[in-house]
Amino acid sequence: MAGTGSRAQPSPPVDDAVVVEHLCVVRGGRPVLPDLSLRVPTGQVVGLLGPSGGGKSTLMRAVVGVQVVESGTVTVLGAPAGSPALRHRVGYLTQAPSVYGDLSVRDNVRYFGQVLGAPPDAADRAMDDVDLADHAGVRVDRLSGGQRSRASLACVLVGSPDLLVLDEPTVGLDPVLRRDLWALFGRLAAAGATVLVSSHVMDEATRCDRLLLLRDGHILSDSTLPELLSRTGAADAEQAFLTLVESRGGTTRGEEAAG
Ligand SMILES: Nc1ncnc2c1ncn2[C@@H]1O[C@H](COP(=O)(O)OP(=O)(O)OP(=O)(O)O)[C@@H](O)[C@H]1O
Repeated sequence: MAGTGSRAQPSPPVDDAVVVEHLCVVRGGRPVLPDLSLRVPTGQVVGLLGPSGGGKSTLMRAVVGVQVVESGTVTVLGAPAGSPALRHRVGYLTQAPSVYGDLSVRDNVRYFGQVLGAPPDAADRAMDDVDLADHAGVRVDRLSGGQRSRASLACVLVGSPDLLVLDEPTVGLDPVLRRDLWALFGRLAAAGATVLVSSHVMDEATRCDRLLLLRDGHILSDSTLPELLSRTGAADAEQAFLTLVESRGGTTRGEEAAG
């Protein structure tokens, strides 16, 4: 995978790319996020980790402004989440690939690039970034699941967003591709972007500048990995997660525990 190029338009600096205050989201008649407050510092890779059903996708939906919220505020790059001004500044990768199956990878990425006003070379760069340059001419419906999700990621990257909200981008990928994508996220952050990335695989914690551990709609921890390990005395993020759950008197429910 190649470099990510320079960012198109420098954005007004804010200390925290995302500020969530007392967010309450109800889904299916249940408070999925009862009262959530957190900050995502600008220019960092922040991992949103936790077991399935804990509310990671719901939080991400609120950050990109597609989730109906009951109360509380979500401020993104200094503006209310979902504001028209953020449309080209926030890139969102959903768990379900959002690309056109009957178009090639190249045509998909070029299309999204045009919609987002990206420069002409951005599509090639984005395909390179996700290691799909050699599949540029292949129709998306002939790709594997992992390739399709990388094609979707290229369609997000092509707009050089200031904030990337990535819902489980490495799921189903082999270790080499996972490593390369995490390296890419690090390069994007080094170039000034903020990357909020979810995973239920706890060992991906080592790749993040900061970690948000989310369980049952509550933040169990918001810190760096070294801070988390020192606070819990655990050897790794998974053990730290289990320690935090147990210290709160909760069950670890083996089948849901991240790993
Ligand atoms: N469309 C929906 N209608 C009602 N409830 C929903 C809906 N989508 C999700 N939920 C509920 O909201 C809660 C949080 O789900 P969410 O998808 O945010 O979790 P998650 O941590 O992203 O899980 P996963 O890692 O499996 O994607 C779950 O209890 C889920 O059942």
